[in-house]
Amino acid sequence: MQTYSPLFSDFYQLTMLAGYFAEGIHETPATFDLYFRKPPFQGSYAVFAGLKPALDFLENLQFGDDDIAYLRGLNEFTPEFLDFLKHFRFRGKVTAMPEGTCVFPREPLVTVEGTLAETQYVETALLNCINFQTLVATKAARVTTAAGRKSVLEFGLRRAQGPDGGLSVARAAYIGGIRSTSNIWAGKDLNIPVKGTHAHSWVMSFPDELTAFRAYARCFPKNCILLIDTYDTLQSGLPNAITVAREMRERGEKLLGIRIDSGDLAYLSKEVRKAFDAAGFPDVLITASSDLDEYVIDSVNREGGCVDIWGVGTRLATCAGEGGGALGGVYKLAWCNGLPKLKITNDPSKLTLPDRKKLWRLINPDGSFFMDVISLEREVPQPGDRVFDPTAPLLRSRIIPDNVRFESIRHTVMENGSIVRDESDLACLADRCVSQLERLPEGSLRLLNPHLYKVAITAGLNDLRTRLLRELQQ
Ligand SMILES: Nc1ncnc2c1ncn2[C@@H]1O[C@H](COP(=O)(O)OP(=O)(O)OP(=O)(O)O)[C@@H](O)[C@H]1O
Ligand SMILES: O=P(O)(O)OC[C@H]1O[C@H](OP(=O)(O)OP(=O)(O)O)[C@H](O)[C@@H]1O
Ligand SMILES: O=C(O)c1cccnc1
Repeated sequence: MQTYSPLFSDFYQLTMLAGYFAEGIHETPATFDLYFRKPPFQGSYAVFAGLKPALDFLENLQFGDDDIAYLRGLNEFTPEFLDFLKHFRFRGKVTAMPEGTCVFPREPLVTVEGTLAETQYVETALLNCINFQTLVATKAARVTTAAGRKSVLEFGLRRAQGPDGGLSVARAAYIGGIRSTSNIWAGKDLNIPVKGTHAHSWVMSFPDELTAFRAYARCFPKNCILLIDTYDTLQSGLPNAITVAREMRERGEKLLGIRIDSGDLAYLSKEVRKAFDAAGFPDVLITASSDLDEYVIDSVNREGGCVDIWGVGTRLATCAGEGGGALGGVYKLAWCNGLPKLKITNDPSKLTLPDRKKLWRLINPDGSFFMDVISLEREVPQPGDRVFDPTAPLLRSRIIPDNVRFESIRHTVMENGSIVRDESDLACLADRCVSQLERLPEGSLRLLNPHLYKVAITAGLNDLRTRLLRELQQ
């Protein structure tokens, strides 16, 4: 388990907390929802991840003497408030999607209930954990979808956003389908299989390429993948690798594969495949790397490239690409002291969904997903109900058909500040992601202009929001 500082928050959370305390309203009951408004990478879905570290933070939130001393030194807070902080814990309830679930805009992915003080203070940490890991898991799902059944290795540590970023990348990428990493720290801490090849420097530190390949094969006879593009892929690296493959065979060993790290990966992988096949080595695996992402992998595959293993680093770890960079997940007050709360803005897409809610996934008879419906907590939507587009309820509505099954897809994961549903086995989360992606409507996984999954709100929720809007506008 990762441990985080209790100061893993923005200063304004603490000033608000101090203010609530001074006003005597810090124990007012409150409910916040965490959600995003737009799927990343111009896609149709996101893969939910980052819950476990967020829950670990909540469960262990406790200010130590050194934290209090630091805060006292800021000369902003009263002794009474600092004393209150000594005993401050998160004792609330959390309802959330399971990690590895496909999720969509406006759905409450996490709902936090508790006192105003505790629910407010944890906003930043929850958003930090969930925004980043959900973004990386989504990128990983896009990359593995493009790679088809071929395996993908995560090589992102050197370009990740700091050491902790590198660990989070390995975890979230695993959930999204990339089941091995070059990051040995993640291997130990998260039990993710570690894999790798060698760098150009290995080849350059020997007098010549063939000597370097022979030495690597001697050192790692069971796991030998030779990087063949240091000098000239087709004229030098390839023939030298075939020589080593023959020598290994004579010793009763087997060259596992080669890696190409530059140039036209479609053309080069086809030439390399032909040469190894002709030399009697149809099992030698071809690994490709070099600024890969879902688009390059898709392009190489469309051109008939012969890549068996994809090594993906920078663009995965930094979530590069149109609509990438950051997931804009937000955390908004939905209910406070018995009253539903609404935030209005000039941008209708930023209107919040008030009150305590439930999230339903409507499942077709064949098990595929039909649409998601957000209802008020007390509502149970039924076939035949009219449901509304959350951003344009006047323009778009539809009737729920008779043949769908309703599944309430969130669970209580924390009660009274203790984790009550712990999903630590990353392999189960990754398996869930695979099965979720298979159940999305046709066209949802397309890279260009994918089919957009429908998320609707019930008439009850729509009516409540319309009423609150009118009241606030008056
Ligand atoms: N068949 C292909 N289709 C689409 N993109 C490709 C294909 N083959 C390679 N690429 C991408 O093209 C880019 C290759 O760029 P470039 O040739 O400048 O770099 P490089 O060959 O990797 O050389 P170096 O690593 O020495 O900078 C990489 O981003 C790679 O992912
Ligand atoms: O391209 P990525 O997806 O980030 O994959 C990881 C990269 O890291 C290594 O090289 P590095 O980038 O350090 O140097 P290079 O580009 O000169 O090979 C490796 O050879 C890959 O190219
Ligand atoms: O093992 C590799 O080939 C590797 C590891 C990290 C980055 N690039 C490549």
